[in-house]
Amino acid sequence: MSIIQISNRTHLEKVVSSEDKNKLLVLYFYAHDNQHSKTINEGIQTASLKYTKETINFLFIDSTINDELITLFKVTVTPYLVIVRNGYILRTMTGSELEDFVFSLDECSETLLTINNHHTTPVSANNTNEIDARQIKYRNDSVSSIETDSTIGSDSLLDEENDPEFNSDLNDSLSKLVQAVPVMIFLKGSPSEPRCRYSRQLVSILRENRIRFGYFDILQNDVVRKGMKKFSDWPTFPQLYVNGEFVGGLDIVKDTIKEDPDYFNTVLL
Ligand SMILES: N[C@@H](CCC(=O)N[C@@H](CS)C(=O)NCC(=O)O)C(=O)O
Repeated sequence: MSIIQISNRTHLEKVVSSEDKNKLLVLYFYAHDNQHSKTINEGIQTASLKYTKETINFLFIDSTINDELITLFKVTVTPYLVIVRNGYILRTMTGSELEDFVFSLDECSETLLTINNHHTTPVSANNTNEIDARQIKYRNDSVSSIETDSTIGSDSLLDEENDPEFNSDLNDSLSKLVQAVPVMIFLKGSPSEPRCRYSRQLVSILRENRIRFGYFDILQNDVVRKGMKKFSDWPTFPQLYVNGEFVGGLDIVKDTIKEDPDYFNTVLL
């Protein structure tokens, strides 16, 4: 059995920070007084027996008493599931998709391991098209910034205290970061508060095209800022990645769309 009942945000952060970063965490938001939630609760409880706590933890969160976590994860409906690994939200689920998922969990213990390969599953962004790549924080410093511009999460490889030289560990981490979601941007500031005009323009372009995207505020982490210049072989920000491939900076994006107004639809098929 690998279920932990989460009592509040502090508890969640404590649990998350004590876990191995490779472990899958399934955050399950439910309402204790809701029949649908009860059915799903039972399904998860049964399924969880198949998983060891070394590989996966199911974190149960009663949404009726956890306003703070609901706001943080933008939960608008329960039951609601968020699958997290290594600081990234791999997937969110509600409704019949969630039911099917829980059912398949019980049938086949490989289900979650499949999701572990996040290239196969899109990250959902709830009510917004923008996802902070680091919505979960694993370290102990200020938590107030989680909803907006938090510093990097679990991965100490991206910690500024680490060797700022570009090394293979950093390369691996950046490689995961650029593939965190199909459209990923590295910008200055956040989409709601870009801190340079180029970043602002790129955000506007993505919004105009109704593109769901993930982002990383490079002003929050100098290792990532320096590392991405080398990783992309590109000296400035913003930088756009689509399907894990570097597209370019703002000017290239503008030119690309000028040439092919349907560019995003084509590549994101
Ligand atoms: N025209 C460029 C503008 C980008 C740019 O010049 N960005 C600068 C100023 S925001 C930058 O990122 N400099 C490197 C740095 O700040 O690390 C583009 O196509 O993206």
